[in-house]
Amino acid sequence: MTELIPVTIITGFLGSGKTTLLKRILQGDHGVRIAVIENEFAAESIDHGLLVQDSDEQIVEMNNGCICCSVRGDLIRILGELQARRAAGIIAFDHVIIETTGLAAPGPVAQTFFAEPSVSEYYMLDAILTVVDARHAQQQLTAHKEAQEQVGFADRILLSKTDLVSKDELAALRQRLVAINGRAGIQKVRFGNVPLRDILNIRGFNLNAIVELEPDFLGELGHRHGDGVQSFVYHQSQPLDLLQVENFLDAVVQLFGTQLMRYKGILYVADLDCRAVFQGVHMLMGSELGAPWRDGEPRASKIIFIGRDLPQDMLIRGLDRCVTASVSEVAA
Ligand SMILES: Nc1nc2c(ncn2[C@@H]2O[C@H](COP(=O)(O)OP(=O)(O)OP(=O)(O)O)[C@@H](O)[C@H]2O)c(=O)[nH]1
Repeated sequence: MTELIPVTIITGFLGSGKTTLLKRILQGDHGVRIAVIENEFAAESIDHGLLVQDSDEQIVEMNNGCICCSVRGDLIRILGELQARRAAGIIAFDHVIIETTGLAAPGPVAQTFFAEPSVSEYYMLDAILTVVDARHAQQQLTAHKEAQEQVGFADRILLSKTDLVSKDELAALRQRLVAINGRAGIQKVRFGNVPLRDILNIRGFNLNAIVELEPDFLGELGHRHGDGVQSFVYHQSQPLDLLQVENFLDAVVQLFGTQLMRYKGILYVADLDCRAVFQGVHMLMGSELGAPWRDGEPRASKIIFIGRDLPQDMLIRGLDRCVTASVSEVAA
C-alpha cells in the first residue's frame, strides 16, 4: 500500500493570520515539499500574490465560495488532480496544506477525508490548525457561529496578535477557548512564527473526539452561513494615491468598522516599482510594500472587501477619487 499523503487544514476567522502563518511555513528551511490549496470567500484572491512564489510550491486557488459548501466538489477534484500529477511524476510534494476562508466551517472539509473514497485512498487528515486572533476573537466568538466551530474542531489553537492585548485579556480568552475545546493545545504565534514540528505531521486529528462533538460527522453534515456576510472586489487600472486610499478607508472604518469585517488589496501606486499591500480587520489596518512589478507586467489594483451590508457604491466612488491626481485630471 502506498503511504497516505498528510493534509493540514489551516482555519480561523477572517483576518486571524492564516496567510501569515502559511507564508512562514513556505519560507521555512525545512525541506518539506508542500502543495497549497487556497480558498477565498470573494470571487478573486490576492493571497497567492502574498505568498512566496517559489517554483517548488504548488499553489492552487479555489475562489468564489466557501470550501465547506459550494466548492467542496472542487476540493475533491483538485485533490484528485494533485495526486494524479504526483503519481505521474509531473509534480512532487510531501504534504498538502489547505487554507480555508475565514468563514468556513471545518467540519465538511474534514469530512471529505473520511467520506470520499477517492480522497481517503490517497490522503490522511493530519490536523486542523485554528488561528485565533487574540485582538478580535471575543467579539467574533460571540457574533459568529463559524468562529466557534473553528475553535471546536481544532487539534491545535494558534493564538495570533497576542502583542495587541493585555495579559488579563489573554487569560480571559484562553479560558473561553478551553471551555469550547479543552482537547486542543493552545500556542502563541507571533506573525506566524511557530516551529514546524509543532504543526506539521503531528497526527493530531482525532476522529473519536470529533464524532463526540459533531455526532453526524460521518453522516450528512448540514450547515449554513446564516449571517448575511457578502464580498465584493474593487478593480482599478489607473494608479492610486496610497495616502488618499489610507485616508479614505480610515474614514470608512470609523463609520462602518463593525460591518467591514475584512479588506485587503494589492495596490498599483504611481512612482512605486513594487506593489503596495494594504489590509485590515475591522478598525485595524496597515500597509506594506509587496513584490516588485515585473517588466512589462500589467499594473492594476485589486481590493477585496468582506462584511455585512457593505456600502459598495460609496466604496467604489471613494476609491475612484483616489486615482492619482495627474491621471484623473488628464482623463477629465
Ligand atoms: N500585530 C499582529 N498582527 C498580525 C499577527 N499575525 C498576523 N497579523 C496581521 O493580521 C493581518 C491579517 O493577517 P492574514 O494572515 O492576512 O489573515 P488571514 O487569516 O489569512 O485573512 P483572510 O484569509 O482574509 O481571512 C495582517 O495585517 C497581518 O500582518 C500577529 O501576531 N500580530
